[in-house]
Amino acid sequence: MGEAHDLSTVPTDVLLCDTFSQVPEDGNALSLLLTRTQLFIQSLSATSASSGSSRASFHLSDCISCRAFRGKDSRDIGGYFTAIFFPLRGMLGTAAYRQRISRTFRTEASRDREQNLKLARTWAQKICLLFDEQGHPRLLPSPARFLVLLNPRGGTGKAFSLFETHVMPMLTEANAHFTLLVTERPNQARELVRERDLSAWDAIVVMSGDGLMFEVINGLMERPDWATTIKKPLSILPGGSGNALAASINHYSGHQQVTGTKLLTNCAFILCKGHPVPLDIVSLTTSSQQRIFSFLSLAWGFISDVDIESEKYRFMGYARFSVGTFVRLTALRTYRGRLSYLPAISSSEIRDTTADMKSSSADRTETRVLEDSLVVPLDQPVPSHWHTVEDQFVLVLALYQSHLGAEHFTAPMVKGPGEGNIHLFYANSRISRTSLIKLFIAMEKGTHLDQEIAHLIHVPVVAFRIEPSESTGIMTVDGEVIECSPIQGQIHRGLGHVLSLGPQL
Ligand SMILES: Nc1ncnc2c1ncn2[C@@H]1O[C@H](COP(=O)(O)OP(=O)(O)OP(=O)(O)O)[C@@H](O)[C@H]1O
Repeated sequence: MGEAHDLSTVPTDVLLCDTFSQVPEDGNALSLLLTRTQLFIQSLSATSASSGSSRASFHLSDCISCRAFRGKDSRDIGGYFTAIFFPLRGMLGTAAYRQRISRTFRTEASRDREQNLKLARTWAQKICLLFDEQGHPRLLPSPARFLVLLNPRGGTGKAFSLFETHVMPMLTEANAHFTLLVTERPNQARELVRERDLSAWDAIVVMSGDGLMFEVINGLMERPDWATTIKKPLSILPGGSGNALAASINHYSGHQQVTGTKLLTNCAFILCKGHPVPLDIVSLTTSSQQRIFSFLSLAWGFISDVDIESEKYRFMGYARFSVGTFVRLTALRTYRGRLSYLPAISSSEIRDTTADMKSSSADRTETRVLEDSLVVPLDQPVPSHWHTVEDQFVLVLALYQSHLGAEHFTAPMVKGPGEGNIHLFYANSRISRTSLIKLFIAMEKGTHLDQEIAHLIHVPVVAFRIEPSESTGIMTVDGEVIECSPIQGQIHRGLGHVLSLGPQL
């Protein structure tokens, strides 16, 4: 059965109570009890009544589907309903993750086939109504229509088969409609979301790594109607190797840190049950006046070196980052440059992006641009109230989500995708290899900031500028390589939306 429960704790707010049997038929009569939040199942057989396994309960917030139907055999007068749950389960000592449990119940309360079907329908409809009411309002139409963009080359190249085995059945059971588009080349997704009418879909789902999400966000921001289209909810299904956004959303949704198909199942559940929450976007400007929109990170030095240099170990999946970290540690590089930032000291600086949009939309045309009101042009010195550090750096990382990768819990202080902070981490050349090893080991569980790691600085900021002295290093935005040259950016709090089970942070 499901979770054992003590019937003495069954609440008084019972909405439905009837006798069913469980299918496949085991001959035992069951008492089903429905409250606003749970389905309780109690065996009525004398033999099992004394055992704990004769009782179970399921939370309706874990339910993705409930349907009533007749028996296949026309002589069968029973009425049936099937409820599908994805409760969090895990072996003792291991992280819990969403696992599918399907329960089918049959009633023969009446001698009339139609009456039995009617009773089964009453249960199924009530359960559907109640599971929609659990937690935050879903806010997406029902049935929801998703545009799924899938990169078959992401990660170890298994995204398509994983979609077929782990996602498609769940979407079908949850009665979600989807259009699947398998990308054939880089930038196809970017062009598609930039040029197509997206009104036929309620959310855009990316099944890949962070690179395809980067394409989607930048494609949306290139549209003349970007100000409205960027609000279309996005959703991520991990099909890459880093999967930082997927791991972050999994974390904000109250799930434990898991990887692989466990993370995928959790994220598919979030897609079926989540609600749109604000997503911060950092607007970056390069010295060649290129505008880049980022949802995750900007890295220069150690982290971007590992990310890009470990591409050749892609076949290893996530292990590529551990191998890359080890290789780079043996030949540590340093990078001279200037780092400037505006600390997030007052809430007035954690800006709501609507202010930036209003100021730039006086004429209300659809071609307005998003203004970066916290920064001055790159060829001018930063404002005097900014902080500046000139040094020989080992790493510089600006991160706006909790995870830098599925097993890199780099910014544990981030509780939601729209908090309005950029977490700036940097270390200069005085950091030792031992400290770096300690840092990367502790980062897996997010305990690195509790330890004294000398020469590692963390500061929450709302805007920053990086000016490398040489152009030889590797710089990445959301894991994608960009030209290593002066760049600056500022946060736009809650500019986008992403599906999550967490609060509106
Ligand atoms: N069909 C395709 N063939 C080759 N490259 C593609 C295709 N579709 C998309 N791409 C490109 O693949 C790149 C990598 O994809 P993505 O980042 O999503 O996966 P990943 O690198 O495995 O994951 P992560 O970024 O989480 O490490 C993206 O920049 C995207 O433009």
